[in-house]
This record gives sequence, structure tokens and C-alpha cells, in this order.
Amino acid sequence: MEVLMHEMSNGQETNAVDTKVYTMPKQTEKKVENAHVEDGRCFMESNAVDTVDIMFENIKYTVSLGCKKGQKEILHGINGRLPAKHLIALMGPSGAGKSTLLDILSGFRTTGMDGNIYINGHVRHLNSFRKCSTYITQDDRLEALLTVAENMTVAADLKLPTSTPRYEKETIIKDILNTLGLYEHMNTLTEKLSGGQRKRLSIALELVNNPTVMFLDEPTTGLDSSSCMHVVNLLKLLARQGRTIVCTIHQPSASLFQLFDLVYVLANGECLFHGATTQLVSYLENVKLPCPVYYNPADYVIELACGEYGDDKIAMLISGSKNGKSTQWFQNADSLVTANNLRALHPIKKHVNLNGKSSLHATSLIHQIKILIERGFIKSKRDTTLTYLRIIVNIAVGLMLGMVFVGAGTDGARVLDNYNLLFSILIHHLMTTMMLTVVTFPVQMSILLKEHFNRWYSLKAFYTAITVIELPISIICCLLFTVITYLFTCQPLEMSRFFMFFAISLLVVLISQGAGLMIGAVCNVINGTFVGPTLTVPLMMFAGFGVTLRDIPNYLKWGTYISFLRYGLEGYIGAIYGFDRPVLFCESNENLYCHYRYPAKFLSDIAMEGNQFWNDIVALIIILILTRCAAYFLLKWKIMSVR
Ligand SMILES: Nc1ncnc2c1ncn2[C@@H]1O[C@H](COP(=O)(O)OP(=O)(O)OP(=O)(O)O)[C@@H](O)[C@H]1O
Repeated sequence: MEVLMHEMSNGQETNAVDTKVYTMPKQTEKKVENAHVEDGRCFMESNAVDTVDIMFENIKYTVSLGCKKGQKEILHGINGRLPAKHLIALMGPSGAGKSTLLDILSGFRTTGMDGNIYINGHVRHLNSFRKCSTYITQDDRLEALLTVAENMTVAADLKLPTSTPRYEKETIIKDILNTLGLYEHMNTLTEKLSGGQRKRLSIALELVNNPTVMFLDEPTTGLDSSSCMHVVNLLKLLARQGRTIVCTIHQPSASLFQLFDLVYVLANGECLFHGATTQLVSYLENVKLPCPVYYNPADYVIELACGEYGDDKIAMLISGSKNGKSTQWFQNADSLVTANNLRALHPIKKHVNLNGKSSLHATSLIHQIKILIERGFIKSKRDTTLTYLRIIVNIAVGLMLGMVFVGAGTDGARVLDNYNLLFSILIHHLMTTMMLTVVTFPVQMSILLKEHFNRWYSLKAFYTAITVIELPISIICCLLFTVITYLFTCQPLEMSRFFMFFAISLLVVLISQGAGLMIGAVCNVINGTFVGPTLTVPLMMFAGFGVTLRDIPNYLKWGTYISFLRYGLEGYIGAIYGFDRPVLFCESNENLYCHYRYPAKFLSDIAMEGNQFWNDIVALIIILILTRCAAYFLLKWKIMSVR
């Protein structure tokens, strides 16, 4: 990995292309409480950082409020400067626009945005910027069933080039965990970590590829004061190492506030103050709104921003900061590097392909799939709900159906019972698989959004991996269920019929998963649990449940062609009663009239043909491909739409 290193010594920066060991300046090291810095060295000593200075000008952000409701401007032409090696706080009351600004600066949101963002004096090129930046969301979107070390290894395997030797990856992981005080929790499952540890793990994961710019949305929310100090101290340490660190924060205590180098105060999408934390009190005096003695300036400025002292005060602050344009209140305002000088210091590297998307990820598609599959299998092994419960439910329901419909498969007098059984089997496969996906996918979706944005892997890799991971467990559950119901209910003991039956079941399971993914990609859990079962009713009707296919009105016939349950049912009927099945033995009423002794009679009554099996298989395969493709494109759309 070819990177430029900025060696720092006591705040002075010199460019160096070598990989010299960076020793923390003793003063800084002392200040950073609890930071685990081994022998005064830190993990990024060999992963040099090219510093990034961010400027933004006249940023406006507008959202559409929906059909005929017009638009709403959330950010109103704000400006600012986020210099390298600074820890910057975005502050403001709830709804001020902090998260929106963070999303825009990080490139997470692009639609509806107007204005200019410059990176080291150059107009921001989003893909290039994303390569050197990372976004840590407020909620910790972590793989709960992996240990800290496993999570870190996955991150290293995905975010570092495949050419990086294993020992180097391990050294990086160890150093990061040491620095963030997580080394002793390496083998702890992530779900067992405390809130503060989880927050630190979120940061640790994103540090693996040594990003130059870090955006953090409320990293201290939900933490006690000591954990808050710990996290912010760590961020300060990381900033001192050459990074630009921007985080939103609600209302910091005085001690927490003074840890930040710069603060950017927002109210109603406008800037009230942009400058050094140490300058806030002077600024307030300057605009004739002096901070009361013994008052936390952070609290006071938030009260002003909330309008507690009148809206005219907000207007005074906006004009005092020139809506963020003024850099007068920076610590060394005169020594700020101009845009021209920044451009000269950081010329665009000739080898950088600004239009290329190919190098957005550090590893190849195949490698990403491999790592994600490995991660998926570890999760499946540990997830008793998803894996063991699925197996148990399939065995239990299989046994129940088997006992209720025992012997129905051979008895000519119970053909209708058997027909109901086949329907029940279809509904079981549909509901258990689809609803499981609908309920569990949103959790995966939130992790996907974070990891995909932070360039861990492509959507193709994620989608391929989840498809592959599901396959073995789906096959096992489906096989167990099929064997139990097939044997208990005495379906024809012919290998070919059994496998035909199993093939139909498996295809229905896989299609139901695809349908669950489609719903899960678009809906949240609540909407999904409503939409899923609601959609099954027409699917059942079009399959011939309660109404024979012949009796469905012509204008609704199209439904029978798209209902995969129809092909499933027809396939089952073909496997059980088709292919010239001999005359059935009427066990329960041997001496009486047995209406469906001849399978052909039954097929004619339900308006199905017994020889359609292969057509049904082809139709199911086509529907499977279509649902899987649709789920992929819906996921892609979802990812784009949240931005
Ligand atoms: N898509 C949207 N549609 C309508 N309004 C939106 C949308 N996104 C954000 N807003 C509004 O923009 C304003 C700023 O939201 P934002 O989440 O940035 O605030 P915030 O300062 O981060 O608040 P908090 O601290 O409570 O998270 C809020 O009033 C919010 O309701």
C-alpha cells in the first residue's frame, strides 16, 4: 500500500515518503487518558496519512416533502473550514441539521445538495474522497455474533489489499485494539460488549485501512461521562496523528467540550459559530452576548441556538460568524493555509483515475464474496435462533403434519386430504422462509448500508454471499421436512417421485426467500410483517386454493401465471399423482364407492394435468431468477435512495 506519511513532531508537520516510526509527542500522549499506546508507539506508525483539509461553501440542502407538498430547505448556504489534525465538533439543538451536514460532508447524501466542497483546495471528487474517509454511524452496526478479533479480521481482510501479509494485518489489528483499549476483549463476543466498548469497536473497524478523514455521528450518545471522555480522548489522539475528525455532539460537558479543537454550532440549518473552542467565550463577548460567569459556554451557546434568549440573538450569531465564512475565531487564523497553497501542497496525483469506479474496494469481488461467506457461516453456526430454531421448527411442523395426515398419500379415499396436505406444505415453506427473511433482513440491511458506504465490499459480493450462505441451511431444513412428511403420510415410495417432490419444495423455499428479500429491502419490519402475509392470500387463490383454476375469471387468469404457488402445487400433484400413477388402494372404505381411486379422475376434477411437472420446474426456475434479480435491484435502489 503506497501511502504518504506525514511525520509529526510537536505539532510541526513534514512530508516524508518513508515509513518512519511515529512516536507520539509526550505531551499529547499524557493528555490522552486511558489510550493504550504501547511503548509510546501507535498502530498507524507504518500506515502514513496524507492530511486532508476540508472547506465548504454556500452549502444548501433541500428535501422533497412529497407529492404536492413542496420542498424544505434544511441547510441554508452555510460555509466552513475543517482543517487537518483537528478534532471538530458539530453542535446544535435537535433538528439543527448536524447529521444532515455530516452526511453531506461525508458524501453519504448527495441528492438535493447545492454548494461546493473542497478537499485540500480541489473540488471534491466523491469516489476519491470516499477512499480516504470513513463514516461511523450513531447506532453501532456491528456483527453481534462475532468476537472483537473476528470482526477486526473481517474488516482487515476486506479493507486491506489481498497482498498485505497475514502477520501485517494481525499487527495492525493488535495495535488498533491496543490503542482503543480493546485488546483484552479480543475474544469477547460483540453482543457482550458494553456501549462504550461497542462504540470503540465501531471506530476500530474503520481504522483498519487508516482513513484520513473520519465522520462520526454522535459518538458519545448513550455513554456515561467516563466512556464519553475515553472515546473523545481517543478521537483526539487519532486527530493528532494527522486525521481530520468531525463528529456531531449534543450538549457536551465543559470538560468534554474543551477536548475539541474546533466547534461548529448550527441552529435551523445556519451557522452560529465556527472557530476554536477556546475562542467561543471571546466570540460571544464580541457579539454582545457574553457567557455568564461559571457557565459552561457549550451549554450557553446551545441555549442561544435553541432561541431561549430570543430569535434576534440567533440572527446576531449568524451574522457574527458570517454563516460560517469567518475564520477569525480559529486559534491561529492568520496561519491557516490558503486554498491556493493547499492545492500546491497537495497536487492531484497523476495516477489517480477520477472517473474509475473499479478501485473503490481494496479487494477483488471473489475475495469479498469469500470473506463474507466465511463470516456468514460463523454467524449461522452461532445463531441458535436462525439455525437451530429453523431446524427444530421444520422437524416439529413436519411431524405434526405427518401425524395429522398419516397414510393420506396411498389411500384413494383420502386424496382430498392429501391435496390439503400438499397445500399446507407449500404454505409452510412460503411463510417460514419469507417471514424469517422479512424479519431478519433489516438488521443485515443496516450493516450493509454502513459497510457498503465505507467501501468494505460491493453490493454484488454481499448479495452473492447471502445467497450462498442461506443455501445449505435451506437445503437441510427442506430435506428434513420433506423426508418426515413424505414418509409419515405414505407418499409413493419411489425415489424419482421423492426427488421430484423435494425439488419443488426447494424451489418454493428459494423463491420465498427471494420474495422475503424483496420485501425486506423495501419495508421495515413492521410494514414487512403486514405486506408479507397479505401478499400470500392472492398467491394462494391463484394457485387454486378453494377455487379450481378453471373457475378463476378470465380477467384474473394472469394471476395464475405469476403465482409460484400454482406451479408448486401443480408440481407436487405431478410428482405424486402424475406419471401414470397406478390405481389407488382405498384403505379406509374398501367396500364403498371410492371416487378418486383413479388419479386421473382427481386431476380432471381439480383442472390440473399430471404431466406438467417439467414445465412447472422451468416456471419455478424462471420465477426464482426473476425474484432474485428483483431483490438485487430493489436493494441497489434502496442504497441509492437513502443517499
Ligand atoms: N428527508 C427529510 N424530509 C424532511 N425533513 C427532513 C429530512 N431529513 C431531515 N429533515 C429535517 O431536517 C432537520 C435537520 O435534521 P438533522 O437530522 O440533520 O438534525 P440534527 O441536528 O442531527 O438533529 P438530532 O440532534 O436530533 O439528530 C430536522 O428538522 C429534520 O426533521
